[in-house]
Amino acid sequence: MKKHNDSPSLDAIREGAAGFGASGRRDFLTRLLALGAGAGAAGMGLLPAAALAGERDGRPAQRLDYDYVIVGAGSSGCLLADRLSATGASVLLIEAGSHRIDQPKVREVALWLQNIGSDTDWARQSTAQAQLDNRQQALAAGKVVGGSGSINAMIWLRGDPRDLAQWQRHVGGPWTAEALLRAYDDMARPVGSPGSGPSRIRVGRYADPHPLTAAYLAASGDTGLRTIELNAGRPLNGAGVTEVNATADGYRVGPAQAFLVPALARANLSVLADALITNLIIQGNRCRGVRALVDNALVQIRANRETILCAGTCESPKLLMLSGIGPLDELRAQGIPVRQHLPAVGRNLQDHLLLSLQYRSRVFVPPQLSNGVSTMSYYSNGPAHLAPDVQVAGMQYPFGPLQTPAGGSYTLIPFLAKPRSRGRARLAGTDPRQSMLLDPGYLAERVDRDNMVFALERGLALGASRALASFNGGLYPADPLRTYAEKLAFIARNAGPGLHYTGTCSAGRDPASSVVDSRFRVWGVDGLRVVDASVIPEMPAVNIHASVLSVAQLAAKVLVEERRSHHHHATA
Ligand SMILES: Cc1cc2nc3c(=O)[nH]c(=O)nc-3n(C[C@H](O)[C@H](O)[C@H](O)COP(=O)(O)OP(=O)(O)OC[C@H]3O[C@@H](n4cnc5c(N)ncnc54)[C@H](O)[C@@H]3O)c2cc1C
Repeated sequence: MKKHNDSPSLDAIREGAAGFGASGRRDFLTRLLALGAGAGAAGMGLLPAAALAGERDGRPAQRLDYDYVIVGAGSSGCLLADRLSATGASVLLIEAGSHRIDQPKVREVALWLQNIGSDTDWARQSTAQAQLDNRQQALAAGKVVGGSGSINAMIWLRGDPRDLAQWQRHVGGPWTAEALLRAYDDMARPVGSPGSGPSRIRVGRYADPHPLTAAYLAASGDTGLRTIELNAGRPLNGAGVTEVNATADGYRVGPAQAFLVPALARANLSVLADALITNLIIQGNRCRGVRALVDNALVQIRANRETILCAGTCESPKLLMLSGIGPLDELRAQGIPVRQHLPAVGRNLQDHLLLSLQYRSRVFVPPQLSNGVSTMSYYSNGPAHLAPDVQVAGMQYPFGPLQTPAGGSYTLIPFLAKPRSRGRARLAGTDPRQSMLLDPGYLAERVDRDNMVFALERGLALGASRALASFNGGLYPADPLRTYAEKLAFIARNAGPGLHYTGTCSAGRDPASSVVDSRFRVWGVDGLRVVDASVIPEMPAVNIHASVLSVAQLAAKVLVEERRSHHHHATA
C-alpha cells in the first residue's frame, strides 16, 4: 500500500503551521499587487489598479483567514467571488494559473485556439478510449484567472428547458426549472439591454452578415428544421444563429472580465494567483480551509464560514479525494485516511463528442466574423420530452484535423448532444500536481454510438443540401461513408472531445449516488461546497458555459440568502 503524500519533492515542502513565514507573506502580497498591475480599460481584459487601493493607502495587510475561501478563479469561481464579496463578507479567490488575462490569446476572440496546449491550458489527457480506436483525447481546460471561461470558444447557448426539468428531477430543492431560468437572467444579458443590477455577461450576435450563415439556415430548412431564436429559453426544435459572449469589436467578455474585474474594487475581495491548492483542512466533520503551494511552500488559509471548490470537473473530485472524501476503496488503495465515504466522487463523468466535416468551397469564403460560428441545428432521435440528441454547428472557417485553406474551405461539426455513457475520474496517485485518470467513456453505450452515427448523417445531409450547393466542393476525406460500420469507423478514427466535462461531483438527492445536496453542500462535511461544472448531474444538450454559470448563479443565491439569515439571527 502506498503512503499518503509519497512524492519526495512534496515531502520536502515546508509546511508553515501558523500560516505564511515572513517571506511567504511578502510573496503573497506581491502576487496580489501583480494582479492589479494591469490598470486600464476595465471590462476589456485588464485588471484595475483600484483593487490595490487598500495596500497603497497603507490599510491593513491581507489576512490569512477569510469568511469564504474559493478554490479556482474559473467561470464559477469568478461569479461567486463577485456575488459573495458584494455582501461585505471577506473573500479570498485562489487560482493555480496566472492573472494574465490581458494577453492577446485570452482577450481576442479570434485567437482563442492558441490557448490549447499553451501555458493557459492544464493540457490533461484522457485514458485510451476503447470506442475511439484507443486514442487518448486532449482534455483542454483553462489554467488562468477566468479558467476555461478565459480560453473557451465563446459560443453562448442558453440551453433547452427540457434539460432543466431533468436536473430538477435529479436534484430537487432550489434546482427548479424556474429558478434556473431566473438564474440565467441574473447572470447574462443581451448587448444593448439595460445594465443595472448585478454584473452580467454581455452576449451579442454577430454572425448574420456572413454568407454561410444564411446558407446554413436554409440548409437546415432543407433538412426539415424551422428557424428559431437559440437563446429564448424555449425548446431547441430547429436551427438558429449563434450568439457570442464578446464585444462587437472582438474582445472576450468572460467571467473574469464580467464578474471579477468590477468586483476587485471591493477591499474585502482578494485574489491569489499562481497558487495550487493541494487539499482541504478537515477537522472532525468540518472543513476549515485549504492548503496551498505558494513558491514551493505549503501554507494554510482558513475559511471561517465556507470553503467552496470551484476547481472544475477534472480537479474538484481530486481535491476531495486527496482530503479523504470519496470512495472508501479508492482512498484506502492510495493510503489516504478516510474522512467521509462518498462513493459518487469521480463517477458520472460525461463529455460531448464531436466530429469535423471539412468541405472544399467552390467560392471564396470571407474571413470569419467574431468566433466564426454561424449556426446551430438541433435534431432529435428520441422522445419529445427530452432535449435534442444532436447538435450540428455551421462554421465559417476550417476547423479540424486537416489543414485546409482559409478562404477555400468550411466545416460542419456534428456533436453528440446528450451522451448516455458515464465515465469516471480516478486518483492516479497522491501528488496534488498529478492529473487524475480521466475516462469520459466516450461512446461506451450503444445508444451513443447510434446517436453519433445519426449526428454524422445529419451533418452529411446538411452538407449535401441544395442550399449549400453553391459552396459545396466536396468533403475532404475520401473515406467511404455509406454503411453504419463505415460511419462508426470514421467516428472512431476522427471524433474528438467536446471539452464540456461534467458530473464528477454531481448534485443529487442522497449520498449514495451524489456528492453534494441541492444546496451544493458536500454530504457529511460541514463548511464545504462544490460549485462548478462537476455538480451538473446530466449533460445539457448544448455547449455548457451558460449552464455552468446559471448553476453558479443559483449557488450564489443560496449562499447569499444563507448569509443574510445567519446575520439576521446573529443580530436579532
Ligand atoms: C478550450 C475550451 C473551449 C470551450 N468552448 C466553449 C464554448 O465555446 N462555449 C461553451 O458554452 N463552453 C465552452 N467550453 C466549456 C466551458 O468553458 C467550461 O465548461 C466552463 O468554463 C467550466 O467552468 P468551471 O467553473 O467548471 O471550471 P473552470 O472555468 O475550468 O475553472 C476552474 C479553475 O480552477 C483552477 N484550479 C483547478 N485546480 C486548482 C487547484 N488545485 N488550485 C487552484 N486552482 C485550481 C483552474 O486553473 C481554473 O481556473 C470550452 C472549454 C474549453 C476548455
